[in-house]
Amino acid sequence: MINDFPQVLTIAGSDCDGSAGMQADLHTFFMRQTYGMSVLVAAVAGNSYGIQAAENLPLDFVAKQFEVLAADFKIRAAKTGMLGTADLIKTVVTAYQNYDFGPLVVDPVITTKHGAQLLEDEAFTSLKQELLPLATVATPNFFEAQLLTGLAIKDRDDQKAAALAIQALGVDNVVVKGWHRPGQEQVYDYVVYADGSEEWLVHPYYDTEHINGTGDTFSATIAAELAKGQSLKQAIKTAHDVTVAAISKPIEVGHKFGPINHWASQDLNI
Ligand SMILES: Nc1ncnc2c1ncn2[C@@H]1O[C@H](COP(=O)(O)OP(=O)(O)O)[C@@H](O)[C@H]1O
Ligand SMILES: Cc1ncc(COP(=O)(O)OP(=O)(O)O)c(N)n1
Repeated sequence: MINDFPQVLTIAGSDCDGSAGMQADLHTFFMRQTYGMSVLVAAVAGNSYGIQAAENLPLDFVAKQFEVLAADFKIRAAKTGMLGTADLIKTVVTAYQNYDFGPLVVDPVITTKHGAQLLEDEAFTSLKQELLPLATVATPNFFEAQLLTGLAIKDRDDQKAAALAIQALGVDNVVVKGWHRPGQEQVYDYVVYADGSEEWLVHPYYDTEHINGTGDTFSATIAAELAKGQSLKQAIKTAHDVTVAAISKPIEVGHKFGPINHWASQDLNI
């Protein structure tokens, strides 16, 4: 059957240096042995020193990409990344309501870890009130979780409280990724599931500048594993293991903040 192979979609922006955004998602989909597709909503001009410019695609062209994919493919899971504006978020929400693309992983991209803003201030309410309630699972980082909840996260109790507050926005399952700063020994990612169960995913802190695209890789792995029919719990565990492996064995590309290594999980049989 033509539609038997696991098919997965990223709805995101292009990052031309290949380290993050849609490119990191597609690297991940490929490494997880899924067939990756992409609805492009924006593009950034960036390299390992940072992002210098961004452009959004026309709304009708974004809508057209959803239409042609839905007409032909059996997409079994999707993820969102950079969406940029309130109008782009509304276009994505409408498409997700009109077509069946399976469970949705929302990576609520607001700024990069180097401080480039990828979501307009006016779009924040749309992200929170329109997109997040469609998510099967949301994967905010430490900084995004604070913005979404208004809570200051000073310790792991606060991290847990932020996850529950995001769940209260209408998201069934939430991963709040832990902070990672020089001097730390371990990083703690927190997960709360729809049934109220929880877990901490713990791994060593790596003191490296090669961490571009970690959040994209994490959320793309969840989407790929869901498209393959894995349980959400297993998909999140695999996402954690794949991302940590990719951070632990960096490749040397570019002069400053480099990409992670999407081949590492293969070397480690993950
Ligand atoms: N320096 C680091 N050492 C260990 N784990 C890290 C490091 N940087 C990121 N991670 C891990 O990468 C994953 C993605 O998190 P994060 O980088 O915070 O996401 P985002 O890209 O959305 O900011 C999480 O599992 C997080 O714990
Ligand atoms: C086009 C585009 N989208 C997202 C990012 C940032 O990706 P993310 O993995 O969430 O964050 P970093 O770990 O790279 O900060 C990007 N750079 N470009």
